[in-house]
Amino acid sequence: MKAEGITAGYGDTDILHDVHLEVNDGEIVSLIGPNGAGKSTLMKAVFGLIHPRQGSIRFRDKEIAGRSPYDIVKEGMCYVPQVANVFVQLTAEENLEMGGYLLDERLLPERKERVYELFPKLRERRHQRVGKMSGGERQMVAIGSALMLEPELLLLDEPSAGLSPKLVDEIFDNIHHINETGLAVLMVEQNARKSLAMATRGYVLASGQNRVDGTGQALLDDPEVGRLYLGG
Ligand SMILES: Nc1ncnc2c1ncn2[C@@H]1O[C@H](COP(=O)(O)OP(=O)(O)OP(=O)(O)O)[C@@H](O)[C@H]1O
Repeated sequence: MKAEGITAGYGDTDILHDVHLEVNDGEIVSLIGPNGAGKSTLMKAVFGLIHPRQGSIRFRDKEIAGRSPYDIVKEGMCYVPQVANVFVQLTAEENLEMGGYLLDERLLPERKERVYELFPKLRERRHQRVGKMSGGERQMVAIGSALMLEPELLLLDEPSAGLSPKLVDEIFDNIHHINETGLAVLMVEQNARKSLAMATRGYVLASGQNRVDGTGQALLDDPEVGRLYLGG
């Protein structure tokens, strides 16, 4: 996915100004920056939830800027929002089935099996209502539901939000493992150091503009990035 010259926002207000972002095959890319920088807005623009006023977003050799999320999902991109990303009244397994709503029903057992292989905890708790699950398990259900469609690129908006440090590590391990299966990941994270440590590359966004980008390690080693965006 390659986004260039993106200007986008809400109503008449532009939040993003001429922003660029690229996720190559198999990469984990971390998008960091202060609150209100426009990280979630950029992710929404990539997934078609808001339409850029200007700019291009190419995915698998097609222009997707301005297309609907429904179309973009069919191209092989899935998005896990930060909140309201599961059906709390349904069981874990029913959530996975909802995630696979675009699929031929015959494919569901095999796809669920793959998700359970990635998240053995979910197999154990597959008949449990998601509303009764912990934050970490809910996040697994949300990610697992997106994986049902076997996307090539997975967008995660703050997957570690609200989780205890131990669960943050667990979710990050899971993301790493999912990436090793060949899936590219773009994530927005408040846990900037941890996400950069795992990322192939990272982007710092502030006030709706690109500030710095580079390998995850280069950003971690950059004293100015450390001081301004990683809390010293
Ligand atoms: N639906 C919306 N309508 C109008 N303005 C919005 C909407 N969503 C976000 N904004 C505004 O857009 C700006 C960027 O918000 P965004 O959520 O993209 O930032 P962020 O970098 O993801 O921040 P955070 O880390 O706090 O989630 C903020 O000023 C926010 O108030």
